[in-house]
Amino acid sequence: MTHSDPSPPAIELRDVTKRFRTPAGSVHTALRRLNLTVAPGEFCAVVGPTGCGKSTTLSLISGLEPASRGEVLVDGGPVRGISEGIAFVFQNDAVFPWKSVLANVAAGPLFRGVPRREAVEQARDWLRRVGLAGFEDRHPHQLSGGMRKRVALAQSLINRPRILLMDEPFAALDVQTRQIMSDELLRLWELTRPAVVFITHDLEEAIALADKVVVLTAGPGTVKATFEVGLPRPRRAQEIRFDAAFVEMYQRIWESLRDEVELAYARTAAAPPSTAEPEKETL
Ligand SMILES: Nc1ncnc2c1ncn2[C@@H]1O[C@H](COP(=O)(O)OP(=O)(O)OP(=O)(O)O)[C@@H](O)[C@H]1O
Repeated sequence: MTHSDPSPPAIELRDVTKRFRTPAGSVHTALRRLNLTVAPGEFCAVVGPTGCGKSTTLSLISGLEPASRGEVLVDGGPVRGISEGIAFVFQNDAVFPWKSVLANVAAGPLFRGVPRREAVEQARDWLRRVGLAGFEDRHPHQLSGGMRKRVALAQSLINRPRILLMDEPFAALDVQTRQIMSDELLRLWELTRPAVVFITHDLEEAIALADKVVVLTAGPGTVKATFEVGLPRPRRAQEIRFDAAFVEMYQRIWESLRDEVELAYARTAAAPPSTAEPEKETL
């Protein structure tokens, strides 16, 4: 690559369709002709009604699931199977319950072959960064939900991922802890600046965190609109919600999202899923 070449997007989905076979034997289209680009270091939030294919989008980026049609690229190369340099944080904590907090955070570097002493040193550093110095010897069940999230963040970020995929990571937390974790996430993200795809049902959370907010349609999901947030950084997620520009942005995005939420609701309140398609569509 020459110097004049712009660096490729961290993530690119080109005209991606994803179909699943349902237990009843029909074919369900979860995503249809979805296009999404996330630049290196960009924070992208994805919102959309329930069942519109948000988690499926993350599965495609991570390589857990192949696309039925279209292309999924990471760092300019096609995704074939699980890619390196991608970390996940889910709603449910993916911590090892039988390991101490320190051992949980050191697990990634150890797995990658970092010598034990160095891995433990790095883990201590990351626990300090997430505000858990002094809790190294605890086990996950001895922590609060917010503290477990901090462990999960340290566990992901210690591997310095180029891409961080987050699927409603704070949904199970109470409102106050959730807001504190938003600020924590922004502070930690600034340290290593991975490209982030952050899925949430909470539009306020999406705007407070992201550089851009992508609205998906009711299933089959495709991009309905993309909004550049443009609020200055560093941000205090807890305070920015009162900003006039924030409120205006919220109204604009909600305008776009509301119809999709209502459509998805009407479908589930009615009857059989309208996106289950007959066999003629191949997977
Ligand atoms: N492995 C699978 N097999 C069959 N259908 C699937 C599979 N995974 C997802 N689906 C279907 O694809 C659609 C999209 O699912 P997905 O979990 O991506 O939606 P979502 O937007 O993340 O939903 P939510 O907001 O409720 O978490 C849903 O209708 C779901 O039932």
